[in-house]
Formats: sequence, structure tokens, C-alpha cells
Amino acid sequence: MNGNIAVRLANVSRAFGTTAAVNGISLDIAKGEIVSLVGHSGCGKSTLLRIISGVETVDSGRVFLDGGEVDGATFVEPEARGVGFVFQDYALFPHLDVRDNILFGLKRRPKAEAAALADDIIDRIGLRHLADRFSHTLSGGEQQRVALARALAPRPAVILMDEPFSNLDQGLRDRVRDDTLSLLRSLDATAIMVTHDPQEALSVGDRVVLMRSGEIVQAGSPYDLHDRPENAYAAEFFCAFNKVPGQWRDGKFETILGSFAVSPGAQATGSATLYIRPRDISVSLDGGDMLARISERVFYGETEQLVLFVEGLETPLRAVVSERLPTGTAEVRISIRPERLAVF
Ligand SMILES: Nc1ncnc2c1ncn2[C@@H]1O[C@H](COP(=O)(O)OP(=O)(O)OP(=O)(O)O)[C@@H](O)[C@H]1O
Repeated sequence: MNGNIAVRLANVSRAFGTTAAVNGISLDIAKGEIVSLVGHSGCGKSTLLRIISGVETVDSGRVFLDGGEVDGATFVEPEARGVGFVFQDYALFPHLDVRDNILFGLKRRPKAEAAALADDIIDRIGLRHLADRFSHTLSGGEQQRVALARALAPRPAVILMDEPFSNLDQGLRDRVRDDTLSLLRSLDATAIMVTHDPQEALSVGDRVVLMRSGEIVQAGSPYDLHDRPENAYAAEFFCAFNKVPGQWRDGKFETILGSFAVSPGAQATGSATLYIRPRDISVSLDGGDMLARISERVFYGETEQLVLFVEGLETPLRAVVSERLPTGTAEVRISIRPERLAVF
């Protein structure tokens, strides 16, 4: 196996009764890579993390960490896997102070080495002033940092994080997430983060793995997932698209809004649906390709959402624009930007 691979899942499956929680997943994660595992509730994200950590076993398939098999033909206990885990609720020990919480993860190391590793991570994460505090006296953001420190202190081969920011309120969450990412990068850590939040998945991962019903729907760079979805499920997971019916004709996709050159073009026939992003509808008072009547405006500050009726189209279009339209504007001209259209 390529020495650069930190985690290899080879056709891994795990069922609970009739539920296939994880169904034939194969995935390689490179050393130093940060992967976000995303999908709706129940798609199998946590089960996959638990399999990698060793608290859950596979029914079939094989799991390798740092080139060595840990589940499949053999089984390596969780404590011997070199895996760090950050839980959603942090799972700190309330009767231990911050330093002892961090030392707890270093029990298997000689005392002096454990103390040095704990001190190193305490300084890197900026916890020195909190080192003697009991964990239950810390704020949510501080507890999150301690949980991260405890998981990272032994320098695990991979760090697994299950919804690590979901207990923090929005403002704090963005800051803690940025700090966590720069720390992981400074340590060259390999990390897998579970989230159900599409924006978080895109902003955190070098690679995003979208799951559904125990299977991988699409895996790729955040740009691939967002801009080049391979199917309708992936498209709709990351964006609230406008969907317009149409048919393929002579390699182009024809709709009431016009005829568009969209992949796969020449090979395609029959009826399908054009997917248009709200940001890809441009709006102006003159020019534009067709007339639309504004039925609703919601102002968000930097952008405004418009609900637009176009003659002949049953469902109104939603456009998100940054241009300012005069108050009371009833009709606009719209054009569709062709670059990121998709047909499914
Ligand atoms: N120990 C278990 N016993 C029975 N069913 C389980 C068990 N663990 C998970 N499941 C089922 O397996 C499926 C996948 O669960 P899992 O927790 O992995 O999903 P998830 O994507 O992490 O969901 P969430 O985002 O809600 O945490 C679900 O249908 C769940 O009910």
C-alpha cells in the first residue's frame, strides 16, 4: 500500500438488523488530509467513524490505518490504533482539571514524555491559563479546545471528530472552527470530521465525502461537490436549485427559458430537468433575455432573494442578487448564466 495513505477503507459494510448503516464503502485518506464526511441524519457517518476508531466492527470489508490492518482479517483494539476522537459533547472528565484531562489520553506513555506532550499541546492550543481549571467550569468553546487538545496530544495517526462544533453558537462556532483547522494544519494532522451542515463540510474539508443510506454519493474537492455535482442528490444537498423541465434536442437542453449547452450534450435524449442556481439568474431593468414579474423580495443585506414568475413556467424562480433594485419594481428582465447549469 502507498505509504502516504493514513486510512484505507476497502469495501466496508456494517448492518444493524435490516439497516445497512454502512454499505460497501471504499475510501483512501492521505496523510495530512482533512476530510469532511457529510450527509443527512442516519446516513451512516457516525458508524463509519466508530468503525475506524474500533468501537464498532465491520461485517465485511477491511480497514487499514497507516498501512496496517485493524479490522477485517484481524482486529486491533481501539486503544492500540493511534486514533484520536473528539465527541460532539466533548466527553471531558468533570472531576479532572484541564491538564489531567489531557494527560488521560497519554496514560500509555512514560510519565516524562506524557508531561512534555501535554505541555506542548497546552501551549499550541493556548490553554496555559486554563490548565488548572476543572472542565465543568469552562465555557463551551473552551471545553471544545480541551477535547481537541486531549485527542491531539498523543499525536494520533488520524483524528476523528463527530460534529465537533455543533454545540457552539454561530459566532463562536466560526472562530473555533477556523482555529481548529489552522491547528490541524500546523500539526500536519490527518482528520475526518463528521457534519450534517453542507457549508461546514465545504469550508473544512480538503475533500468532501457525501453519504446517503450507508453509501458514498460523491467524493471530491469542495469545488467538485458544489460546482460539479454528479447527480441530483449531490446537487440539492449543497444548493437550493431552481428546477425547470425540458428536453434534449440536437445536443442542447431546451426549456421555456431557452436552449442551453450543458453536459452531457450530444449523448443525451428525452426529458429531464435543468438545475439553475439562484445566484446564476441575473436581473436587470432593461436588457436581459426575458421578462419576469417579481412576486416577493426578501432583503438579506449583502444579497436579496427575489421570487420571480416567468410566463409559461409553472413554478416561480428564486434568484439571489446583489444588485439593488428600486423599491416597488414590479418587473425585471432576467438572463441565465450558462456556466454552472446541470441537467439530471
Ligand atoms: N447500535 C445500533 N443499533 C441499531 N441501529 C443502529 C446502531 N447504530 C446505528 N444504527 C442505525 O444505523 C443507521 C446509521 O446511523 P449513524 O448513527 O451512523 O448515522 P449518522 O449519519 O451518524 O446520523 P446522525 O447524523 O443522526 O448522527 C441509522 O439508521 C441508525 O439508526
